[in-house]
Amino acid sequence: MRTKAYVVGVGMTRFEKPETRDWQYWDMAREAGTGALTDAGIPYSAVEQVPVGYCFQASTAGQRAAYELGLTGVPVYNVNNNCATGATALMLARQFVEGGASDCVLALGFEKMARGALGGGADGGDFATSPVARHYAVMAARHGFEMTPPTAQIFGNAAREHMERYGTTEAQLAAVGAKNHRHSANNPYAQFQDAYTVDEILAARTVHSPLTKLQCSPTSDGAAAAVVVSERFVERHGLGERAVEIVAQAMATDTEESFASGSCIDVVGQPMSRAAARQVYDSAGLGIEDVDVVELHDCFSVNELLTYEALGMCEPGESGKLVESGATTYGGRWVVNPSGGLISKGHPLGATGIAQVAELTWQLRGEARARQVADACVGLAHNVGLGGAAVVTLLRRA
Ligand SMILES: CC(=O)SCCNC(=O)CCNC(=O)[C@H](O)C(C)(C)COP(=O)(O)OP(=O)(O)OC[C@H]1O[C@@H](n2cnc3c(N)ncnc32)[C@H](O)[C@@H]1OP(=O)(O)O
Repeated sequence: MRTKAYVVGVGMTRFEKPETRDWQYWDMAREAGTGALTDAGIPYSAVEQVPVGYCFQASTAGQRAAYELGLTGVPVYNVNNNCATGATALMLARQFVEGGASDCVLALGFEKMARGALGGGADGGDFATSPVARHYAVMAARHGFEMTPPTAQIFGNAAREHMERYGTTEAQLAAVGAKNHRHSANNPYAQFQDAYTVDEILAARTVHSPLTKLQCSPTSDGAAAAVVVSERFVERHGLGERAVEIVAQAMATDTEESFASGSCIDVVGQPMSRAAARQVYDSAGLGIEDVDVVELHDCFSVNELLTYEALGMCEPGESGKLVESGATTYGGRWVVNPSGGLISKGHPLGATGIAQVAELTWQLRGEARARQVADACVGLAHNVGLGGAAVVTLLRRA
């Protein structure tokens, strides 16, 4: 029998610069999982299934992590979807509950990363066998291939195209970085907590023009967890006050539209994000105008602008002006990335999508302290991965 699904417990580690804390991925998972179970006020023995998201560990690392919470013999699923891995684990948890298979599911996500840039999905730099070969072929056909980090390069080229097509400025891109670094100053879980001016963001080292380092998500260690339960579980355990409803959630993958235009804006995922958002709005009967707070996938500053447009917060090409107007920070129409976003909170791939929902759960419960968005009732999370997958999740205070 289908039921509503609710988040009743969330937990996360502080996201850390790689190689600075002496921990293993299972230590991170134990900390985040214990936090979520404690927040929900339930024992691990109540958990019936465990989807676990990570990219850079061996198979069954999910069991190694979950076993830190208990050896109860329940099903564990190891999932990955590049940078959308966390929300993919959460999507499985929600479907297990909504579809009536389970009343209580723990979604876990973690990553233990190295310093420096990622390889962009090409094992050893050989894109011929990479799952994202077609995406990078679109980039190379239009922009060639430079000796800069591949992920920063494909998003940086999307930024160049947005500037060329719409007149978006480097200062508008930098304004995303300045906003998110400023937001993270109030987040004890954030990898960085320093604020920067737009000029300081522009003056940082150029990674792939127009993206400077302070507009790029860093590599990070960290974990996040969420307890997802059914309506009857909420009632049986008296969790009504703690519960945040998952009103709607959708995942979209690439279609021919991603590749047809020859544009980096499309191969980095804007059409997938637009499609997932459309499915969520149609399913919920709500729109972006009903949303108060957003945690979106600002892996690079340009992707925050592309996602404003994909979510319908503005018309295509108007996103630079939207961030510049102050509409996406405190006192504006929405607060986008109050946590600091990926750029400043950090981006451990397997944890990111669940950490977004942790932040929104705290916001919708009124527990975000110095980051609290006033009267937040509806939140939207957006998690995207190259290759690709985009997951949009709409949450509402129960
Ligand atoms: C769909 C997607 O999500 S795609 C995105 C997937 N993620 C990525 O591709 C990772 C993107 N990040 C990177 O490639 C790298 O971190 C870069 C290029 C930004 C910087 O790389 P490098 O300069 O080679 O090294 P490193 O990562 O150690 O960063 C250098 C310094 O800058 C700091 N730094 C990096 N990013 C940031 C940031 N956003 N804010 C503040 N400081 C930062 C690091 O902490 C480090 O500081 P330290 O030298 O004091 O220890």
